[in-house]
Amino acid sequence: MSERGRLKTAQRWVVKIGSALLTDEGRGLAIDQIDGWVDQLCELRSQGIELVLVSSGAVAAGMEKLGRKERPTALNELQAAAAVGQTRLVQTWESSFQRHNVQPAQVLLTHADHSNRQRYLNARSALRTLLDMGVVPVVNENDTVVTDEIRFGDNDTLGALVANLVEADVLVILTDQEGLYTADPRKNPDARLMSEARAQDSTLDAMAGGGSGRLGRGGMQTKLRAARQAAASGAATVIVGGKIENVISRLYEQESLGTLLLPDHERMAARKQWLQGHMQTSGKLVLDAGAVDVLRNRGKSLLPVGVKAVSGDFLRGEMVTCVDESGREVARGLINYGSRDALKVMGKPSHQMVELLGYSGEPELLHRDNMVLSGC
Ligand SMILES: Nc1ncnc2c1ncn2[C@@H]1O[C@H](COP(=O)(O)OP(=O)(O)O)[C@@H](O)[C@H]1O
Ligand SMILES: N[C@@H](CCC(=O)OP(=O)(O)O)C(=O)O
Repeated sequence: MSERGRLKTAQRWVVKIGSALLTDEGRGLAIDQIDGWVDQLCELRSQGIELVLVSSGAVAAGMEKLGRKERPTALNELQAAAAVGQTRLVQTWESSFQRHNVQPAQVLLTHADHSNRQRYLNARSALRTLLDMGVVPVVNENDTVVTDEIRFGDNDTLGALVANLVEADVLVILTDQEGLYTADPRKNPDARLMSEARAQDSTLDAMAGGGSGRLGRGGMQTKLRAARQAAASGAATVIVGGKIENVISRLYEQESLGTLLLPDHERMAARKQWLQGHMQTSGKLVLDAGAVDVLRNRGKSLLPVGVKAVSGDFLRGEMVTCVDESGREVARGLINYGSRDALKVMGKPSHQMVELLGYSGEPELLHRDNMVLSGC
């Protein structure tokens, strides 16, 4: 299978659309184009692909509504424009998806939702539930509480963060150029389009410049960085021209459009590596022999019923060690419950959790996707 075959066999795509493209260089939201992308996205969905959309364009849509020709420079005004524009943006996606009877959802995230383990699990669980329900999450940065993205004009990083959260196979970054060129084509007419490279290839750094667009401004540097972050969780990235006719459907059909940036490791291996980078542990669970067996030999998640003791003071989302009754380490992972709740449910069947805790959370204490077996 050629490397482009990944796009066809993928289960989950994250598609990021930049401001320049969405707003047709500032002439309001490009409704016809949006409808065109949505038609193709819905076609992908009907092929069984799960989709998350990362949509910029709040500031640009807000500028239009507020009658501003130039992007504000003051941070508070950028935030205000984003707040005004976000409602318009999401209404536009909603009407467009509804032509296909597909339900979108607005999800506003920040970088802290990735680095804070508790928020990481919350965001992951909400996004996964939306995908299970067949909803298409439409993600943007929460520009009211963080200003990094509007300051640097970079939602590419957010695309990578979302690809990691939902364990996407593919991140597609639609932009105003046909892909990554050997130099900025706005400045160098001899620049050639790169078709494929390893995301970690350091020779790409010299090619990718900052943006010169009036609206989106991260340029290729932030796209390359995003591709590297996505690669760290095993996703391939395609940087491609959003105005190419039927671009999404043609990518799915493995046409060689844009620039494909490949990860060095496959998805599961990369995820385990990512988890291993978060090895500072805050607590310990002692497992009975049955739980040790299902974790080690059957690739299952850890249910509270198999836990004999809990020690340490930890919050939901923190890393804990699982040991057998003789103290040998079996696994490590991000726990779904804080220590107080873990103590209440240990040794109990999952169906009693609502009664014991007063709320209904995940049935497992540690999900297998968030766990690395020790010695493996
Ligand atoms: N090597 C390169 N190849 C293609 N485009 C480049 C390169 N280096 C810099 N750029 C610039 O990056 C811009 C796209 O990024 P940006 O303006 O942030 O768009 P978006 O809103 O889609 O994120 C292009 O218009 C181009 O001027
Ligand atoms: N979150 C903000 C700004 C993000 C931004 O400029 O990103 P991009 O155009 O993708 O480089 C918005 O929606 O306008």
